[in-house]
Amino acid sequence: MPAHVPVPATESADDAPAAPSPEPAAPEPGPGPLGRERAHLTASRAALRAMREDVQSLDIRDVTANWVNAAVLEAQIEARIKALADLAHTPLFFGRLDYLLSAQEGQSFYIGRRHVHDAEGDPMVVDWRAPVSQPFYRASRRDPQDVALRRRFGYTGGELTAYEDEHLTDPEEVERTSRLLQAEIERPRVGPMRDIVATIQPEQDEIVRSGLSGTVCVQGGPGTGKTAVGLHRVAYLLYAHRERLARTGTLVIGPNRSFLHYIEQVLPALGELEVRQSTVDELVAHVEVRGADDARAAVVKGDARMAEVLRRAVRSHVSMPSEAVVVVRGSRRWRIPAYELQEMVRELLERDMRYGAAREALPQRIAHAVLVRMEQAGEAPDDRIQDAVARNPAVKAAVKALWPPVDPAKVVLRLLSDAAFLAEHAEGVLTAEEQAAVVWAKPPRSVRSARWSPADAVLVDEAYDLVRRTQSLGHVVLDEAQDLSPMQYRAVGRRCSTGSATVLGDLAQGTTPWATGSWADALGHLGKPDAAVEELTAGFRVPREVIAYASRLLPHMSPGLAPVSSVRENPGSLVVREVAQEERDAAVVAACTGSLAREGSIGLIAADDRVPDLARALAAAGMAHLEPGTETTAASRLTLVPASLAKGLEYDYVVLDEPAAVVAGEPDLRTGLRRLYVALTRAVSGLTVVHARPLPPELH
Ligand SMILES: Nc1ncnc2c1ncn2[C@@H]1O[C@H](COP(=O)(O)OP(=O)(O)OP(=O)(O)O)[C@@H](O)[C@H]1O
Repeated sequence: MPAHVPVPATESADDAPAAPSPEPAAPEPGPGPLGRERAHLTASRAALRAMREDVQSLDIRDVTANWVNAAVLEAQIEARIKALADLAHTPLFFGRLDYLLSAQEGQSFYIGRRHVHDAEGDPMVVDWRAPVSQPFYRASRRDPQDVALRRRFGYTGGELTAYEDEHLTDPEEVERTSRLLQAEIERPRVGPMRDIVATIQPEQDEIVRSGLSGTVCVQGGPGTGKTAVGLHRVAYLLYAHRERLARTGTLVIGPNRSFLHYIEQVLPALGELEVRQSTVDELVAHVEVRGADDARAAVVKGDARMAEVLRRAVRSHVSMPSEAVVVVRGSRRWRIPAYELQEMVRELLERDMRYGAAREALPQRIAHAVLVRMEQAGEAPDDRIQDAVARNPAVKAAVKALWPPVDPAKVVLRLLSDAAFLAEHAEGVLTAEEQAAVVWAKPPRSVRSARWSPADAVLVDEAYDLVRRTQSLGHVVLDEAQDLSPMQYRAVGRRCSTGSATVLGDLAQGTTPWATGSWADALGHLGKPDAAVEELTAGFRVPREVIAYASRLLPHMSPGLAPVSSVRENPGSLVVREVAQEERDAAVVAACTGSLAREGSIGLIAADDRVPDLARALAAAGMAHLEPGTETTAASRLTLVPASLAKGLEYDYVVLDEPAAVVAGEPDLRTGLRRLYVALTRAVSGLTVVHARPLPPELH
C-alpha cells in the first residue's frame, strides 16, 4: 500500500517532530538535527547561487568564432541561468539517504530537483533522477538497498520545518504511515498540476525509470497518477538520455488544450523546458478542420481498415508502362523496352516503399538500365552520367506518367467525394453500408473548401505518410489514450516509429464511440505490440467515500476493471442533495458558495448543455467563474466545467450538477455512464451532487 511507508521515528528528531502541518519555524539554524539540516539547506542555496554566478560571469568573447555561435552559446547560457534559479517555494531538497558503511562509503546524499555542488565540485544535492537517488523511492524494509536511513523533509513556505526518519535495517522499528507523504497528498489544490517528485511511489517509480528503448502502457483508474508518472518519465528520460533526446525530440500528447494548460507547468518545474505538448488534432493539422462527423461515419473513418483503403488509393496512381523510353544522348539513342520498365515498377511496388521515395527511385532505375546498355556498347559512363540520364526529359516524362506526384489531401478528398473511386479501393475492405456512411452527401469542390472533420484530418495524415515517411521522435507520451481511434493510434505511432512511447489511460474513462476496448489492440495499432502493460490501482486524488460511490458505475460500463483504492485518509465529504426542479440552479450556486468558504479550487461540472444556464445563475449571484484551462488562483477559484472537458482535470471541491443530464448528454448509456464516472472522480477533498431528476439507477 503506497501511502504506508514504514516510519518509525519522529522521536529521533530532537527538535522537530514531523507533522502534517509543520509549525512555522524560525529560519535560524539551531542546534540538533533540524538545525544541521537547515544549515545544509542554507549552504546548498549559497552553492547554487555561486553556480549561477559562475555562469553569469562567463565571458564568451574569446571562444566564439562568429555571431551565430555566440547567439547559440548565449541562449544556452541563458537557459542554464534559468535552470539554476532558486525558487523560493520549491525546496532545494526533499529527502536524504544515508548509505550503510558497506555501500557508497557510508555517504549521505540530499535528494532534490536538481544537482548542486560546492566549490570543490562535491555534491550538496543530487538530482532525484541520478542512480544514487533511486533507493529514496524504492528501498523498503524488505529490500533496504544498502540504505541505513531515509529521511523525508517537510517544508512550510520554503522553510525546512520537519523531518521523518526510517531506519530500514532496524528490526525494532515499527511500520507507520508517513505523515509528510500523507500531508503532501492531501494538500489543497490551487493552480496548475504540480510535480510529485518528493513522493513518487515505488510502483510509479518503476514506470518512471523504465528504459528508453521500451514502450510502457499504464492502465489506471482515476487519480492513480498516470499523468504525473508520464511527465516524470519524460523528465527522467531527458536526464538519462539527454543528448539522444535533444536530437530526436520528445512530445506529450493530451486530449485538449485545457488539459495541456493544466499540466504544462510540471516539466518546467522539473527543469525541462524543451518538451513539445500537443493534441492529436494539432499533430495532423494538414487541412483546416471545420466540420464534424456523425458517430457512424467517425467510427468507420477511424477504423484501421481505412489504412488499407488509403494505401490502395494512393498506389492506384501508378500505371504500368506500355511504351518504351528512348533516351537520346549525342548521336546515340538508348531504348528501354516496356517490359523492362514494367519490371522496375513492379519491383518498386513490391518493395512497399513510400510512394514518394519510389517515385524518386524510378528515374535512377531507368538511368541505371541505360548505363548498363552504354557499358555493353563499350562506353565507360560514371555516376554523373547516371544522374544526367535520370534528369533527361524523356525519363522525366515517363516517370511523370507512370508514377505521378500525389497530393495526399486530394486523394482523401476524392475517396470521400467519389463513391465509385471509394468502392474501387474499399472492395473487400469496407461494406457497402460503411462506404455509404463515409461519403460526403455534397462533395466539396476543392481541398480548401471542404469541411474536413477531425477524423478526415487523420486520414489525410495517413495519406501523407504513404507518400513521405513521417519523422519519428525519440519519445512520445500519449495521455488519455483510451479515447483514440485506431487511425489516431497509427498517427501517433508513426511519430515514434523509431522511438518509444508511454501510453497512459483508463479503459473505464473511454468516452468516444471508437474508444479502445483493449490495450493489446491499441498497442498493435500504435505499432508497439510488445509493450508492457502496467496497472496502477492506488488512488491519490479521490477520497475513499467518493471513489466508492463512483465505482458503483464500473460493473455497468467496464466490467472486469478493478476499482481504485484510495490512499487518502481524510474522510472525503460526499453530499448528494435532491432538490425541486425550480430550485436546482439556486442549490448549485449555494453549493459553490459553500465550497468557496473552504480552501482550494472548486470545479462546477455540468452536462455541456446545462453550462449556459449555470453561467447565468452564477452571474446573477455575482459569482465570477473561470473556463477550464485557465489557472485557478487564490483570488479566482471557481471553474465552470462542461462534462466533456473534465477528463484529466482535478479540483479540490467539485459540485456536480444533475448526473442524469450528464448521462443523457451522450449518444448511448455506456458512454453516458463513463462520462459521469469521469465527472464524479475529479474531486480531491469533497464532492457535492445536486439533482432534481432521479439519479441514474446504476448509482444506487
Ligand atoms: N505519488 C504521489 N504523491 C503525491 N501526489 C500524487 C502521487 N501520484 C499522484 N498524485 C496526485 O494525484 C492526483 C492525480 O494524479 P493524475 O492526474 O496523474 O492521475 P491520473 O491517473 O492521470 O487521473 P485521471 O485518470 O483522472 O486522468 C494529482 O494531483 C497528482 O499530483
